[in-house]
Amino acid sequence: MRPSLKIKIAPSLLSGDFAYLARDCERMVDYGADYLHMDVMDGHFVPNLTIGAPVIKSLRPHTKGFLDCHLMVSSPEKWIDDFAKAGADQVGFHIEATNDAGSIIDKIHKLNMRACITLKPKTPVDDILPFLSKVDQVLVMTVEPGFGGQKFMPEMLEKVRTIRKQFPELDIQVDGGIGPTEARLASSAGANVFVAGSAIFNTPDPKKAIEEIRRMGTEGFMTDC
Ligand SMILES: O=C(CO)[C@H](O)[C@H](O)COP(=O)(O)O
Ligand SMILES: [Fe+2]
Repeated sequence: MRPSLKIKIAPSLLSGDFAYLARDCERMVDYGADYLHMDVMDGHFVPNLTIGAPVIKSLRPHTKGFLDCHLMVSSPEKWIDDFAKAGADQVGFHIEATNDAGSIIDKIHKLNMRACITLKPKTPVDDILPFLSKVDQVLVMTVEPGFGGQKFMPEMLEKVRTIRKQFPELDIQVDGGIGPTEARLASSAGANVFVAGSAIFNTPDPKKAIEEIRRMGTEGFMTDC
């Protein structure tokens, strides 16, 4: 049976202009974005450095948008309190960055945020399955984390299929190289939350790009899983 999951679009602000972050966030909300995807990189867990909780805190009064923070950091447990105080709505952390995913999920929930667990392309899906009954969302990376503008890895969709079979009501997010075509492929495998950076910001009409990703994601949902 097809679950009653909402298709959600999460523009990645990594492809926006950090000098005009609040403006870009509000534009995305006006254009129909469900989440604002904030890529947090520490230059250690991934070979790139972006923003941290202080930026989320400064941004919070300027947008009512849902702040979906994707932490690509070592020792994520150190930063959960700061993101809660900053006003994050959802915190995602990488399974590869911790030996105690269960405690991190509990901590995120205790601070009234939604919890998301994430895995890199080389990490087997079996590593996260034991935690999925505790989280609000799972993020299947479809590129190596660290940079926007990379090519979608279709072989990651097998992980999406495996998860969808076992967790029919869970939000499954995909991130990396997603445009309308990839959204359709991923949704057919069972994904319902689509992160897109380049495919939204690097087009003359970002509103249309969001609508197109939503249309293709909705059309294909669960037709191949
Ligand atoms: O987590 C990320 C990179 O690690 C980004 O969210 C992702 O790459 C989005 O950018 P694009 O849609 O351009 O691939
Ligand atoms: Fe991301």
